[in-house]
Amino acid sequence: MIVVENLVKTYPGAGRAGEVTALRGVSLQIPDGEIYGIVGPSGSGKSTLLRCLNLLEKPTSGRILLGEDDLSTLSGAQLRAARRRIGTVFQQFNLLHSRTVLRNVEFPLEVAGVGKQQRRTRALELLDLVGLSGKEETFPSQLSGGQQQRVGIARALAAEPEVLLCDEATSALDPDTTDQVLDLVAEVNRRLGVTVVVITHELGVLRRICTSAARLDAGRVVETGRIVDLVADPDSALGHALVPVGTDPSAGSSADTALVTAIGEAAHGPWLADMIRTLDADVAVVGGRVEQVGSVTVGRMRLRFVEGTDRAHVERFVAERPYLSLAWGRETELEGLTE
Ligand SMILES: Nc1ncnc2c1ncn2[C@@H]1O[C@H](COP(=O)(O)OP(=O)(O)OP(=O)(O)O)[C@@H](O)[C@H]1O
Repeated sequence: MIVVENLVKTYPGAGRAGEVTALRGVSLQIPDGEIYGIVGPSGSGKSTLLRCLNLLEKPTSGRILLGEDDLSTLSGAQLRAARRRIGTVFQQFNLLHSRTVLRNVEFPLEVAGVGKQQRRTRALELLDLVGLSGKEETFPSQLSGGQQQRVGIARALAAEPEVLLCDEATSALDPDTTDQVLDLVAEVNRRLGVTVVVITHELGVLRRICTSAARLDAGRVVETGRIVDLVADPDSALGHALVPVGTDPSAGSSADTALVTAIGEAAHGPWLADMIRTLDADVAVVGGRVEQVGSVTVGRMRLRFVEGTDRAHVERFVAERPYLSLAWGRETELEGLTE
């Protein structure tokens, strides 16, 4: 379990500029084995949080606990040892171009003083795991972006970390390669049991692999939860972003408009026909989307009811069905997230 407790990070201002407080009391709990997404608009503090988590930056105050150990107080040899418990995968891969693929993966083990035979064996195992057997003696410039990121993942795993941090790890890749690299991250999480923390602005990353997420805004956590709970929560802005239904093209009043979300198998069922029959309601469908979020199907529809519809009646229909939830009015739009 990673526990972040009331983390504050203030940077001294350059020149005449005042101090910048990038994190204003961030608290998170990331259970072992999760794939945890961190999102937020530009400047919200995502990179600062990541640099505190991988111990490149010392927090101004607050604590970061990995298991029993408080990482925020370490220095010297203890800090170097703690850094090996956390592997980082970077957006621009950050490979050493004068070294072969094999020697890139061996690099963190060399720094840690691991013997030649042992580090070679480990690097070969990892290259096999990431699907790059046969490329050991290749140089990074001879690889595609997706292959370079596979090397980045193997290198991050070399020292057998408990946590893998991915810093916009797929932002430089095309959509198909992104999906393949994400599937590899999910496989690593499953096979090695490593906890994954993903900083991203891509909704596709959250939908495809994340099990939980936190949304930062102006240095604070404004929303957090399991992805399946966020999409089922009619008040979750992140849930709305994950399954957006678009704006009403008729531009009619939003007053009698409801967003109804159906989760799981029921999303494919006849709930709308059932609603119309049961309520004897006149309903127009003005938006809709069905998405696969992780392993769960989520259907969301924006329905406009004729004026004078008994809202309590609609709310009761929804409340009687645990797979449905409802919010009146428009969906919330979030900055800083893209498809
Ligand atoms: N080394 C630094 N010195 C001074 N201020 C900094 C430093 N690093 C970040 N900041 C400031 O801290 C705030 C949070 O920045 P941070 O890079 O963590 O945000 P972010 O959410 O990662 O943004 P982006 O998505 O654009 O990368 C910003 O106001 C930024 O200008």
